[in-house]
Amino acid sequence: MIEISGLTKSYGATTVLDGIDLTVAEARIAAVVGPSGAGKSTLARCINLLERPTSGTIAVNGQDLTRLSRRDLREARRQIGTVFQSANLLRRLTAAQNVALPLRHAGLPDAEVRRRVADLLERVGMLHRANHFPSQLSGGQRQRIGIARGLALRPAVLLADEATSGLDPESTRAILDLLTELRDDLGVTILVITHEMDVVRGIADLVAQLDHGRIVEQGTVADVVRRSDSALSRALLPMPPVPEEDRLWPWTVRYEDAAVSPVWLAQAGRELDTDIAVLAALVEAAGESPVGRLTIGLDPRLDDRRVADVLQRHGVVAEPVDRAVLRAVPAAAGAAGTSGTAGTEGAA
Ligand SMILES: Nc1ncnc2c1ncn2[C@@H]1O[C@H](COP(=O)(O)OP(=O)(O)OP(=O)(O)O)[C@@H](O)[C@H]1O
Repeated sequence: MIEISGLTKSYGATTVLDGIDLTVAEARIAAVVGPSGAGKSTLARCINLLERPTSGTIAVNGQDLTRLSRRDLREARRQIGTVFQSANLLRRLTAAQNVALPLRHAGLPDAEVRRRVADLLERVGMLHRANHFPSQLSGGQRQRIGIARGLALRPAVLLADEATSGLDPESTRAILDLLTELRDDLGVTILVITHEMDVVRGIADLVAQLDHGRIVEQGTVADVVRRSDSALSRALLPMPPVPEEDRLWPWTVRYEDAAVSPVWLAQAGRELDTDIAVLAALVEAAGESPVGRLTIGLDPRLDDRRVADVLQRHGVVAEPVDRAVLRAVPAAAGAAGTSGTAGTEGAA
Protein backbone atom coordinates (compact mmCIF):
# COMPACT_ATOMS: atom_id res chain seq x y z
CA MET A 1 0.00 0.00 0.00
CA ILE A 2 1.23 3.50 -0.85
CA GLU A 3 -0.04 6.52 1.06
CA ILE A 4 1.16 9.91 -0.15
CA SER A 5 0.07 12.89 1.85
CA GLY A 6 0.73 16.60 1.28
CA LEU A 7 3.75 15.79 -0.89
CA THR A 8 5.56 18.87 -2.14
CA LYS A 9 8.79 19.07 -4.12
CA SER A 10 10.49 22.32 -5.01
CA TYR A 11 13.71 23.06 -6.84
CA GLY A 12 14.73 26.47 -5.57
CA ALA A 13 11.78 28.75 -6.13
CA THR A 14 10.10 26.32 -8.56
CA THR A 15 7.44 24.09 -7.06
CA VAL A 16 7.15 20.94 -9.16
CA LEU A 17 4.83 18.93 -6.91
CA ASP A 18 2.30 20.85 -4.91
CA GLY A 19 0.42 19.04 -2.15
CA ILE A 20 -0.09 15.57 -3.65
CA ASP A 21 -2.50 13.26 -1.80
CA LEU A 22 -2.77 9.80 -3.29
CA THR A 23 -3.49 6.41 -1.76
CA VAL A 24 -3.07 3.14 -3.62
CA ALA A 25 -4.37 0.11 -1.73
CA GLU A 26 -2.43 -3.15 -1.62
CA ALA A 27 -2.61 -5.21 -4.80
CA ARG A 28 -4.02 -2.37 -6.85
CA ILE A 29 -2.72 -0.68 -9.98
CA ALA A 30 -2.82 3.12 -10.10
CA ALA A 31 -2.01 5.11 -13.21
CA VAL A 32 -0.71 8.66 -13.05
CA VAL A 33 -1.32 10.60 -16.26
CA GLY A 34 -0.71 14.20 -17.24
CA PRO A 35 0.89 16.46 -19.80
CA SER A 36 4.63 16.74 -20.27
CA GLY A 37 6.21 18.64 -17.40
CA ALA A 38 3.28 17.98 -15.04
CA GLY A 39 5.58 16.33 -12.51
CA LYS A 40 4.95 12.62 -13.11
CA SER A 41 8.57 11.49 -13.13
CA THR A 42 9.37 13.71 -10.18
CA LEU A 43 6.56 11.99 -8.28
CA ALA A 44 8.04 8.59 -9.15
CA ARG A 45 11.51 9.72 -8.06
CA CYS A 46 10.11 10.95 -4.76
CA ILE A 47 8.33 7.64 -4.14
CA ASN A 48 11.44 5.57 -4.77
CA LEU A 49 13.42 8.13 -2.78
CA LEU A 50 15.82 9.09 -5.52
CA GLU A 51 14.62 12.58 -4.57
CA ARG A 52 13.90 13.82 -1.07
CA PRO A 53 10.49 15.50 -0.90
CA THR A 54 10.47 19.11 0.29
CA SER A 55 7.53 18.33 2.57
CA GLY A 56 4.78 15.77 3.06
CA THR A 57 4.89 12.05 3.74
CA ILE A 58 5.17 8.88 1.67
CA ALA A 59 4.32 5.66 3.47
CA VAL A 60 4.76 2.17 2.05
CA ASN A 61 2.91 -0.48 4.01
CA GLY A 62 2.53 1.98 6.88
CA GLN A 63 6.21 2.98 7.10
CA ASP A 64 6.88 6.68 6.46
CA LEU A 65 9.88 6.70 4.13
CA THR A 66 10.52 10.41 4.48
CA ARG A 67 11.55 10.12 8.13
CA LEU A 68 14.10 7.35 7.83
CA SER A 69 17.81 7.67 8.49
CA ARG A 70 20.17 7.07 5.56
CA ARG A 71 20.84 3.49 6.69
CA ASP A 72 17.18 2.61 7.20
CA LEU A 73 16.42 4.21 3.87
CA ARG A 74 18.59 1.69 2.02
CA GLU A 75 16.62 -1.09 3.62
CA ALA A 76 13.28 0.60 2.89
CA ARG A 77 14.19 1.14 -0.77
CA ARG A 78 14.10 -2.60 -1.23
CA GLN A 79 10.35 -2.43 -0.83
CA ILE A 80 10.11 -0.42 -4.01
CA GLY A 81 11.05 -1.80 -7.42
CA THR A 82 11.30 0.52 -10.40
CA VAL A 83 11.06 -0.10 -14.14
CA PHE A 84 11.94 2.71 -16.53
CA GLN A 85 11.06 3.31 -20.16
CA SER A 86 14.38 2.10 -21.48
CA ALA A 87 14.74 -0.75 -18.93
CA ASN A 88 18.27 0.59 -18.26
CA LEU A 89 19.95 -2.79 -18.56
CA LEU A 90 23.73 -3.00 -18.44
CA ARG A 91 24.94 -3.77 -21.94
CA ARG A 92 27.85 -5.97 -20.96
CA LEU A 93 25.79 -8.24 -18.74
CA THR A 94 23.45 -11.01 -19.85
CA ALA A 95 19.74 -10.93 -19.01
CA ALA A 96 20.36 -13.27 -16.06
CA GLN A 97 23.30 -11.21 -14.79
CA ASN A 98 21.23 -8.01 -15.01
CA VAL A 99 18.46 -9.58 -12.93
CA ALA A 100 21.04 -10.93 -10.47
CA LEU A 101 22.56 -7.48 -9.81
CA PRO A 102 20.30 -6.31 -6.97
CA LEU A 103 20.46 -9.78 -5.38
CA ARG A 104 24.27 -9.80 -5.40
CA HIS A 105 24.25 -6.26 -4.11
CA ALA A 106 22.05 -7.40 -1.24
CA GLY A 107 24.64 -10.09 -0.44
CA LEU A 108 22.60 -13.20 -1.17
CA PRO A 109 24.58 -16.45 -1.54
CA ASP A 110 25.31 -17.61 -5.10
CA ALA A 111 22.99 -20.61 -5.02
CA GLU A 112 20.10 -18.46 -3.80
CA VAL A 113 20.83 -15.82 -6.48
CA ARG A 114 20.78 -18.49 -9.21
CA ARG A 115 17.52 -19.96 -7.94
CA ARG A 116 15.81 -16.59 -7.67
CA VAL A 117 17.03 -15.37 -11.05
CA ALA A 118 15.65 -18.51 -12.71
CA ASP A 119 12.30 -17.99 -10.92
CA LEU A 120 12.14 -14.35 -11.95
CA LEU A 121 13.04 -15.02 -15.57
CA GLU A 122 10.44 -17.75 -15.72
CA ARG A 123 7.79 -15.43 -14.28
CA VAL A 124 8.38 -12.85 -17.00
CA GLY A 125 8.60 -15.56 -19.69
CA MET A 126 12.28 -14.96 -20.43
CA LEU A 127 14.03 -18.05 -19.08
CA HIS A 128 14.95 -19.08 -22.62
CA ARG A 129 16.75 -15.75 -23.08
CA ALA A 130 18.74 -15.91 -19.82
CA ASN A 131 22.12 -15.81 -21.55
CA HIS A 132 21.30 -13.20 -24.16
CA PHE A 133 22.78 -9.73 -23.97
CA PRO A 134 20.44 -6.70 -24.09
CA SER A 135 21.44 -5.98 -27.71
CA GLN A 136 20.15 -9.45 -28.64
CA LEU A 137 16.69 -8.78 -27.17
CA SER A 138 13.67 -6.88 -28.50
CA GLY A 139 12.39 -3.77 -26.70
CA GLY A 140 9.54 -5.74 -25.11
CA GLN A 141 11.94 -8.49 -23.98
CA ARG A 142 14.28 -5.91 -22.45
CA GLN A 143 11.29 -4.45 -20.60
CA ARG A 144 10.46 -7.88 -19.19
CA ILE A 145 14.02 -8.28 -17.99
CA GLY A 146 13.74 -4.81 -16.43
CA ILE A 147 10.58 -5.91 -14.63
CA ALA A 148 12.26 -9.12 -13.43
CA ARG A 149 15.12 -7.01 -12.04
CA GLY A 150 12.64 -4.59 -10.45
CA LEU A 151 11.00 -7.54 -8.70
CA ALA A 152 14.24 -9.21 -7.60
CA LEU A 153 14.11 -8.00 -4.01
CA ARG A 154 10.42 -8.88 -3.72
CA PRO A 155 9.19 -5.32 -3.39
CA ALA A 156 5.75 -4.47 -2.06
CA VAL A 157 5.51 -1.68 -4.63
CA LEU A 158 6.50 -1.55 -8.29
CA LEU A 159 6.87 1.79 -10.08
CA ALA A 160 6.66 1.63 -13.85
CA ASP A 161 7.65 4.92 -15.47
CA GLU A 162 6.54 4.87 -19.13
CA ALA A 163 7.37 1.17 -19.16
CA THR A 164 5.46 0.52 -22.39
CA SER A 165 6.34 3.70 -24.31
CA GLY A 166 7.65 2.93 -27.74
CA LEU A 167 6.64 -0.74 -27.64
CA ASP A 168 4.50 -2.32 -30.34
CA PRO A 169 0.92 -3.24 -29.37
CA GLU A 170 1.73 -6.92 -28.87
CA SER A 171 4.67 -6.26 -26.52
CA THR A 172 2.62 -3.63 -24.71
CA ARG A 173 -0.17 -6.17 -24.16
CA ALA A 174 2.33 -8.74 -22.88
CA ILE A 175 3.81 -6.23 -20.39
CA LEU A 176 0.35 -5.15 -19.21
CA ASP A 177 -0.70 -8.78 -18.74
CA LEU A 178 2.47 -9.32 -16.74
CA LEU A 179 1.77 -6.34 -14.47
CA THR A 180 -1.78 -7.56 -13.92
CA GLU A 181 -0.47 -11.01 -13.00
CA LEU A 182 1.98 -9.48 -10.51
CA ARG A 183 -0.88 -7.64 -8.88
CA ASP A 184 -3.15 -10.68 -8.77
CA ASP A 185 -0.64 -13.45 -7.98
CA LEU A 186 1.92 -11.66 -5.82
CA GLY A 187 -0.20 -8.83 -4.42
CA VAL A 188 2.24 -6.19 -5.67
CA THR A 189 0.95 -2.60 -5.51
CA ILE A 190 1.79 -0.96 -8.82
CA LEU A 191 2.04 2.67 -9.82
CA VAL A 192 2.20 3.20 -13.55
CA ILE A 193 3.23 6.51 -15.07
CA THR A 194 2.02 6.76 -18.61
CA HIS A 195 0.69 9.03 -21.30
CA GLU A 196 -1.07 6.11 -23.01
CA MET A 197 -4.78 6.04 -22.22
CA ASP A 198 -5.07 2.50 -23.59
CA VAL A 199 -2.68 1.42 -20.85
CA VAL A 200 -4.83 3.14 -18.23
CA ARG A 201 -8.01 1.57 -19.57
CA GLY A 202 -6.27 -1.77 -19.91
CA ILE A 203 -4.97 -2.26 -16.39
CA ALA A 204 -5.55 0.59 -13.95
CA ASP A 205 -7.85 0.25 -10.96
CA LEU A 206 -7.31 3.91 -10.15
CA VAL A 207 -6.31 6.89 -12.28
CA ALA A 208 -4.95 10.26 -11.16
CA GLN A 209 -4.47 13.23 -13.46
CA LEU A 210 -1.52 15.42 -12.61
CA ASP A 211 -1.33 18.97 -13.92
CA HIS A 212 1.19 21.62 -12.91
CA GLY A 213 2.21 19.52 -9.91
CA ARG A 214 -1.30 18.99 -8.57
CA ILE A 215 -3.74 16.13 -8.83
CA VAL A 216 -6.72 17.66 -10.58
CA GLU A 217 -8.86 14.53 -10.81
CA GLN A 218 -8.67 10.99 -9.45
CA GLY A 219 -10.88 7.97 -9.03
CA THR A 220 -11.50 4.53 -10.44
CA VAL A 221 -11.42 4.52 -14.22
CA ALA A 222 -15.12 3.60 -14.37
CA ASP A 223 -16.07 6.39 -11.95
CA VAL A 224 -14.10 9.02 -13.82
CA VAL A 225 -15.69 8.02 -17.11
CA ARG A 226 -19.20 7.87 -15.63
CA ARG A 227 -19.32 10.82 -13.34
CA SER A 228 -18.09 13.64 -15.53
CA ASP A 229 -17.41 14.94 -18.97
CA SER A 230 -13.97 16.20 -17.97
CA ALA A 231 -10.92 16.19 -20.23
CA LEU A 232 -9.65 13.07 -18.42
CA SER A 233 -12.99 11.35 -18.83
CA ARG A 234 -13.01 12.08 -22.56
CA ALA A 235 -9.38 11.07 -22.94
CA LEU A 236 -10.14 7.74 -21.26
CA LEU A 237 -13.18 7.06 -23.39
CA PRO A 238 -13.09 9.24 -26.49
CA MET A 239 -16.12 9.62 -28.68
CA PRO A 240 -15.55 8.05 -32.08
CA PRO A 241 -16.03 10.37 -35.07
CA VAL A 242 -19.66 10.91 -36.03
CA PRO A 243 -20.59 10.09 -39.60
CA GLU A 244 -22.57 12.69 -41.52
CA GLU A 245 -26.28 12.18 -41.16
CA ASP A 246 -28.78 14.61 -42.64
CA ARG A 247 -32.13 13.38 -41.51
CA LEU A 248 -31.52 12.54 -37.86
CA TRP A 249 -30.71 14.77 -34.94
CA PRO A 250 -27.52 13.68 -33.22
CA TRP A 251 -27.40 13.35 -29.45
CA THR A 252 -24.37 12.56 -27.34
CA VAL A 253 -24.88 9.92 -24.69
CA ARG A 254 -22.71 8.91 -21.75
CA TYR A 255 -23.30 5.92 -19.48
CA GLU A 256 -23.69 7.38 -16.01
CA ASP A 257 -24.93 4.47 -13.89
CA ALA A 258 -23.06 1.25 -13.28
CA ALA A 259 -26.30 -0.65 -13.92
CA VAL A 260 -27.08 0.37 -17.50
CA SER A 261 -29.00 -2.47 -19.11
CA PRO A 262 -27.50 -4.02 -22.24
CA VAL A 263 -30.86 -3.47 -23.96
CA TRP A 264 -31.46 0.12 -22.87
CA LEU A 265 -31.41 1.45 -26.41
CA ALA A 266 -34.16 -0.82 -27.63
CA GLN A 267 -36.22 -0.18 -24.51
CA ALA A 268 -35.82 3.60 -24.79
CA GLY A 269 -36.82 3.42 -28.45
CA ARG A 270 -40.04 1.62 -27.52
CA GLU A 271 -40.83 4.10 -24.76
CA LEU A 272 -40.29 7.04 -27.10
CA ASP A 273 -42.14 5.19 -29.85
CA THR A 274 -39.33 5.86 -32.29
CA ASP A 275 -36.36 4.19 -33.90
CA ILE A 276 -32.97 5.19 -32.58
CA ALA A 277 -29.94 5.12 -34.84
CA VAL A 278 -26.48 4.47 -33.49
CA LEU A 279 -24.17 6.87 -35.32
CA ALA A 280 -21.01 6.20 -33.30
CA ALA A 281 -20.35 4.23 -30.15
CA LEU A 282 -17.65 3.06 -27.80
CA VAL A 283 -18.89 0.74 -25.07
CA GLU A 284 -16.48 -1.20 -22.91
CA ALA A 285 -16.57 -3.40 -19.87
CA ALA A 286 -15.22 -1.69 -16.77
CA GLY A 287 -15.02 -4.38 -14.13
CA GLU A 288 -18.49 -5.85 -13.76
CA SER A 289 -20.38 -3.21 -15.69
CA PRO A 290 -20.12 -1.22 -18.90
CA VAL A 291 -18.99 2.34 -19.58
CA GLY A 292 -19.87 4.01 -22.84
CA ARG A 293 -20.12 7.04 -25.04
CA LEU A 294 -22.36 7.16 -28.07
CA THR A 295 -23.78 9.48 -30.63
CA ILE A 296 -27.32 8.48 -31.47
CA GLY A 297 -29.58 9.89 -34.15
CA LEU A 298 -33.18 10.79 -33.32
CA ASP A 299 -36.20 12.14 -35.13
CA PRO A 300 -35.77 15.95 -34.84
CA ARG A 301 -39.47 16.34 -34.08
CA LEU A 302 -39.17 14.58 -30.72
CA ASP A 303 -39.38 16.71 -27.59
CA ASP A 304 -35.86 17.21 -26.17
CA ARG A 305 -36.93 17.18 -22.53
CA ARG A 306 -38.87 13.95 -22.94
CA VAL A 307 -35.97 12.25 -24.71
CA ALA A 308 -33.50 13.32 -22.00
CA ASP A 309 -35.87 12.14 -19.24
CA VAL A 310 -36.47 8.74 -20.80
CA LEU A 311 -32.78 8.15 -21.41
CA GLN A 312 -31.93 9.32 -17.90
CA ARG A 313 -34.23 6.63 -16.52
CA HIS A 314 -32.07 4.11 -18.35
CA GLY A 315 -28.97 5.42 -16.58
CA VAL A 316 -27.47 7.42 -19.41
CA VAL A 317 -26.96 11.17 -19.74
CA ALA A 318 -28.02 12.48 -23.12
CA GLU A 319 -27.72 15.90 -24.72
CA PRO A 320 -28.70 17.05 -28.18
CA VAL A 321 -25.72 18.23 -30.18
CA ASP A 322 -25.71 22.04 -30.36
CA ARG A 323 -28.17 22.99 -33.09
CA ALA A 324 -26.07 25.94 -34.17
CA VAL A 325 -23.32 23.65 -35.38
CA LEU A 326 -25.59 21.51 -37.51
CA ARG A 327 -26.65 22.06 -41.03
CA ALA A 328 -30.37 22.78 -41.46
CA VAL A 329 -32.36 19.59 -41.08
CA PRO A 330 -35.16 19.17 -43.63
CA ALA A 331 -38.35 19.27 -41.55
CA ALA A 332 -40.33 16.45 -43.13
CA ALA A 333 -37.48 14.15 -43.97
CA GLY A 334 -39.07 11.05 -42.46
CA ALA A 335 -36.38 11.06 -39.88
CA ALA A 336 -36.59 7.82 -38.04
CA GLY A 337 -34.90 4.55 -38.75
CA THR A 338 -32.62 5.42 -41.62
CA SER A 339 -29.55 3.70 -40.35
CA GLY A 340 -28.78 1.13 -37.65
CA THR A 341 -31.99 1.19 -35.65
CA ALA A 342 -32.81 0.35 -32.09
CA GLY A 343 -33.96 -3.14 -31.48
CA THR A 344 -30.52 -4.63 -31.56
CA GLU A 345 -29.18 -5.78 -28.22
CA GLY A 346 -26.83 -3.17 -26.80
CA ALA A 347 -25.10 -0.36 -28.52
CA ALA A 348 -21.70 -1.59 -29.57
N1 LIG B 1 16.26 18.60 -10.96
C1 LIG B 1 15.41 19.53 -11.38
N2 LIG B 1 15.66 20.83 -11.20
C2 LIG B 1 14.79 21.78 -11.62
N3 LIG B 1 13.61 21.50 -12.23
C3 LIG B 1 13.31 20.23 -12.42
C4 LIG B 1 14.17 19.17 -12.02
N4 LIG B 1 13.60 17.98 -12.35
C5 LIG B 1 12.42 18.30 -12.95
N5 LIG B 1 12.25 19.64 -13.00
C6 LIG B 1 11.08 20.36 -13.57
O1 LIG B 1 9.93 19.80 -12.99
C7 LIG B 1 8.86 19.78 -13.93
C8 LIG B 1 8.26 18.38 -13.94
O2 LIG B 1 9.19 17.48 -14.54
P1 LIG B 1 8.87 15.92 -14.68
O3 LIG B 1 10.03 15.29 -15.36
O4 LIG B 1 8.48 15.39 -13.36
O5 LIG B 1 7.60 16.00 -15.61
P2 LIG B 1 6.83 14.80 -16.35
O6 LIG B 1 5.38 15.01 -16.07
O7 LIG B 1 7.43 13.50 -15.99
O8 LIG B 1 7.12 15.17 -17.87
P3 LIG B 1 7.35 14.19 -19.15
O9 LIG B 1 6.02 13.56 -19.44
O10 LIG B 1 7.76 15.15 -20.22
O11 LIG B 1 8.42 13.21 -18.78
C9 LIG B 1 9.43 20.24 -15.25
O12 LIG B 1 9.05 21.58 -15.45
C10 LIG B 1 10.93 20.13 -15.05
O13 LIG B 1 11.59 21.11 -15.78
